[in-house]
Amino acid sequence: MSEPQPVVELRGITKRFPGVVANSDVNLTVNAGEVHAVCGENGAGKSTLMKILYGMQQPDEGTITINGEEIRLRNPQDAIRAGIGMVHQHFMLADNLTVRENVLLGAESLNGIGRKAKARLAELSRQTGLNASPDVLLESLGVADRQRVEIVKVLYRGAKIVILDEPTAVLVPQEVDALFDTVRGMQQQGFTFIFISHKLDEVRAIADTVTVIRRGTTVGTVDPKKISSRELAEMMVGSELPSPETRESTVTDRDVLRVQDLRLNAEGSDRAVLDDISFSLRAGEVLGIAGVEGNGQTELVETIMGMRKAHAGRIELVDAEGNARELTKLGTLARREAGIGYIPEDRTRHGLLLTQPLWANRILGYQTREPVSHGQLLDIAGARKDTARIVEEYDVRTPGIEVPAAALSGGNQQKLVVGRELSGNPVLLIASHPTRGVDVGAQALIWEQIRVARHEGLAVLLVSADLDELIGLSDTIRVMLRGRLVSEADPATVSPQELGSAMTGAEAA
Ligand SMILES: Nc1ncnc2c1ncn2[C@@H]1O[C@H](COP(=O)(O)OP(=O)(O)OP(=O)(O)O)[C@@H](O)[C@H]1O
Repeated sequence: MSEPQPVVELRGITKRFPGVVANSDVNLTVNAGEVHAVCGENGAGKSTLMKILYGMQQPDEGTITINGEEIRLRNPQDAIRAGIGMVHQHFMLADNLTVRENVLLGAESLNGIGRKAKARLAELSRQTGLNASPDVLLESLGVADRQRVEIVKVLYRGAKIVILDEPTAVLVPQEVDALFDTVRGMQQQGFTFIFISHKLDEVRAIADTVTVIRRGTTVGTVDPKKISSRELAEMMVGSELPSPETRESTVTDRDVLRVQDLRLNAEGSDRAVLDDISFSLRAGEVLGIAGVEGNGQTELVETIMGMRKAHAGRIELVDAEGNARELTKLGTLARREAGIGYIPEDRTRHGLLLTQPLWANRILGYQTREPVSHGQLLDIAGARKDTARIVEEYDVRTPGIEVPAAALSGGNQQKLVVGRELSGNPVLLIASHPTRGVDVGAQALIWEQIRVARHEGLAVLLVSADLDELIGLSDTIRVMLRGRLVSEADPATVSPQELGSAMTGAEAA
């Protein structure tokens, strides 16, 4: 075998933020043609390191060497010139433009917009397995194809080293396999990948090498095929993990939520994005909704939360005495006050005020309730105290409760939101991707908190793209396809692959 050729060498990278050292003397060597995973707990410093490598942030200390040459990356343009591309978790694409426009816009200087550009786009589409016509609008594509467009866009700009930031979070198992096939194929052609993921089984399936970061610094580089997922997780947290709890059903026969014949039309049209949705949810029950992104799950959750207005149907919350209260016409705050906790799918848009301190975020959505208000008055001391409790109980890694929410890593923001929503003693929890972006330790903690609350009678509507989570937590799973609940799966027996097929319509009723 030939000697490994380092294409990326990060040496002694240190990056400080007020009160936090995000990266401290981090070393990372990535060799040509490998898939190199970077793993670590929430807040370990992965995103910061990738932002430094992509020129979005500058290190306080340390050197960056690309293809043997030490360079300074002042901005992403510098990184792109050096052959580095980044596929972000939230796609940077325009829905109302075609595939071709998305790829070519801003890169006209490379191949123009004529025949040469088209040929290059066709070639890259082939290499990445993108089957869509270059003339279709992006909004008509599914998530997996959009991700391919994002990859094509990065390659079109000349990337040879591609950073994939949690690329599988939104994919079903079959799509993950297809993505990994693409990655392997491109590896053969000399591309190098840096892969950020919390899913350790996937890391072991695709990565040639994994570097583990703990509390801002590198703890080691290992061959993932030679250690178990559990050992890898233990390397990340620096101690042994608790064993997962066994499951037990706590479902009662008391309805908490009833949804009848719910219909929602697309804005400004008669086309239904939700149609004929009926279900009930009982105290102590977790009802999981499976579906490929874009099949109406977001709309269902937002309609139940009063953020969208149903065109037909009825939503009722039932109290412990069996009295039903209609929610259909109420606003979001009133629904929350009626006892609904809400973990939104996009924590930065609907869950947090990023510029505000953590304690002010504790008040968000709870401004009329104890312990953060008394009658008409906010209780700032109460909010501070309860925020400190959440930080402690949910292991939110932060220098303090005065820092703005924006200063927390993504996973730690998520823990704060989950902690807040479970603190209001809800009777119903609407949880959209509750552990998206959190590490395995924090995921186990959040699952445990949900299980404990369910044991005490909480009803949970769980929407998740993480099929292990859906199967592990739910008592019942309904599959959503094109705005309808089409089939049911038994979490005790269904496999992630079977569920994935039902979600894509391959086996739907
Ligand atoms: N802009 C910022 N201002 C202040 N602190 C920051 C900023 N960005 C990151 N940090 C802090 O740096 C540390 C590392 O965060 P980073 O986002 O790199 O972690 P991560 O490993 O990517 O975590 P996650 O898995 O949760 O996304 C965290 O303590 C975070 O709070």
